[in-house]
Amino acid sequence: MTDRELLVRLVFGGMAAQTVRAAVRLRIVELIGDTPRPAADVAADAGAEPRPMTRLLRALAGLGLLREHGFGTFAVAPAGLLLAPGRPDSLTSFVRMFTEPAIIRAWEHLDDSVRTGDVAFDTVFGTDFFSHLARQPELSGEFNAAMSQATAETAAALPHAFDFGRFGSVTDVGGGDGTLLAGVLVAFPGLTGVVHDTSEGLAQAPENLRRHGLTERCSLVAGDFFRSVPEGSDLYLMKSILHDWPDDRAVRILRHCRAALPPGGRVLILEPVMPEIVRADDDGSTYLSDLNMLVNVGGRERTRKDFEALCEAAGLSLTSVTPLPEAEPFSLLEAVAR
Ligand SMILES: C[S@@+](CC[C@H](N)C(=O)[O-])C[C@H]1O[C@@H](n2cnc3c(N)ncnc32)[C@H](O)[C@@H]1O
Repeated sequence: MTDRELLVRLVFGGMAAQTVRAAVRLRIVELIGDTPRPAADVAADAGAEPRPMTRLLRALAGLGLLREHGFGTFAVAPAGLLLAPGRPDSLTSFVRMFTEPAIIRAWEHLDDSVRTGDVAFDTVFGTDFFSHLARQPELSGEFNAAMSQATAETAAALPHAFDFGRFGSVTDVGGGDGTLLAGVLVAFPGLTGVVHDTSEGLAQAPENLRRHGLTERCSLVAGDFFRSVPEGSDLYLMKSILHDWPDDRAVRILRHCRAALPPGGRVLILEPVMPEIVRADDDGSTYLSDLNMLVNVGGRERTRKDFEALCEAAGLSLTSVTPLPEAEPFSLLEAVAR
């Protein structure tokens, strides 16, 4: 790729995201199904105009999500299958949420956030991100579903990467609909669990735990992790929580976990760990996530040294950092009381 091609591709990235969004909203992958279909048939089923539909399907083929089998007839490419609902690896809610104005609008003010350090979301929407979700149950449900889909891969990899068998009870702090903890509890039948989150964050958890047959082994505790986390577990797990918050608030969450830890207890953090220096072969997604945290919630992605400093300030010692290659770019960061 030439330098010019690289730049054009980057600038067109926002259009590509909206093209994928339209595919989800129009249920393109469901409507095409298992065998190649003419664009006109897909358009008829979608209640859309055939010519613009052909253009959309061509664009999706150009992006690698469909394949054009002969003129105007399209099949779903392997990556496109991720846009089918109902599959365990489906990313439909993830696509809807991360192309949604609630996430995208603050990005238009990235330069302001860089100039001032302020959270653009709060200025654009007049409130912070999680309060905004709390006022809109439908959007909050979409966010929870997006998190669940984003976490499914980690939930499948985690039980193989960490010995949960030495613990009796695990609390997932900010555990959302319980997708991560369900993966652990299903793999370790001797464990009990607690999902701790706000009442909005937990809204889909009862149904999710019921689907996994975990209603008896997993309780739900609504609360605010800036006030406390539930006592009684010997492992406190948290995925994609600390990156939502600036250092002082992240330390507060960790301090509450530290206060709840029994002797021999552990804190297990799942987050991307940024290298000290950007690697040339890095795909850049963690740095974009870092900027997403800057504009939307005021948090940040962190290096190992940053995590060590957070743990230290919370009375914890970071004892190991283990990359999770099956769930890139996440690592497992284990900490004990100091
Ligand atoms: C980025 S999501 C991560 C969800 C889940 N851990 C995962 O990785 O899929 C952040 C979670 O923190 C929860 N949360 C935000 N503020 C909270 C608070 N003050 N107390 C408890 N949970 C909170 C949200 O409801 C949401 O479920």
